[in-house]
Amino acid sequence: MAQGQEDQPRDERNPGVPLDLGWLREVRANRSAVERRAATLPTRRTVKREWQAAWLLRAITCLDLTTLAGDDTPGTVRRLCAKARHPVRSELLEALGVPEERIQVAAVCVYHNLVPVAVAALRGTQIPVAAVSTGFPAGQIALDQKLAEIAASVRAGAREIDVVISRAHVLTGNWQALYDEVRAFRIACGEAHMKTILATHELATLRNVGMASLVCMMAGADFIKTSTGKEAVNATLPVGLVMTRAIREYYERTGYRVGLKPAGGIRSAKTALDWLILMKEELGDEWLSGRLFRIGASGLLSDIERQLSYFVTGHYAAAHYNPLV
Ligand SMILES: O=C[C@H](O)COP(=O)(O)O
Repeated sequence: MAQGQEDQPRDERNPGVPLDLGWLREVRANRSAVERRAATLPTRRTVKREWQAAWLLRAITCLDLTTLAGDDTPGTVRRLCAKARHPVRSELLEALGVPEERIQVAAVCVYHNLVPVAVAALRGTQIPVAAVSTGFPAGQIALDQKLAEIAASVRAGAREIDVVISRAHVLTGNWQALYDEVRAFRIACGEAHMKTILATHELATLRNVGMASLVCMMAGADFIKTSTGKEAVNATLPVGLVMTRAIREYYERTGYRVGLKPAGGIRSAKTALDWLILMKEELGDEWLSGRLFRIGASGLLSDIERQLSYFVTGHYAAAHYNPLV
């Protein structure tokens, strides 16, 4: 850890550090070793059966409840926000002895143009709206348009901005360009927290994932995020392992804690638990809250609720009890 930063307040944002190309050259990622280690994670008994309900509730509090579809309407977003306010049926929480106000999702994530609808629908709650900006999902628009989109999302009330990086900068090894781009995004975000989407499946190698993770953190990312949900392959544990190791190393060298957001294709409670185990094993308990861990998912909540219902009643609830998400 950098000298003098041992006392860094736990909630201080990562301000970024100068680009360090020497550090990038040290990055290694042995695919077969990474895959072996990732394969052992779900078999670990970190989440004991009797604690599963508590872990599932924890997953909800780390959830970026998302809708990012071409056919999203204001109505879809309003329904999602209503679910965000009450993610679990009251009788289940009551049976679990958990006060309703303790269980809220971490954020609602929508397309840039639907931010005002979500902001209005969440008024009176603490739930922030996250916008996907910068030409999501491909990011194939000019930099000034990306910056204008971020600024417009922030003006519309988004408190979190999920940006996509230019994959081309990674694939051509132009780390300075990637650093400059993400730095400019961070400045445009201002007070809004920035999650940098790497679209890892499009970065060709795990080493590139490791290097891109570091560059984004050096440029001031609050979170690094695996995927848009639109790539052919999205959040996987091997990629998550490489990213958590980069986060750990960044923390050890700079003293700043950066969060992880796996996103895309996370639909089952079991997969959500696998990610929580990864965070606990690789980064420790400090990373097990919405401040440093998010799951981006559009279809996960209904399975979590189903599993909670099973935990409470011993059988699965009929589908109409768990509508929408
Ligand atoms: O950021 C969130 C992802 O786009 C959600 O992907 P998903 O629809 O596969 O859950």
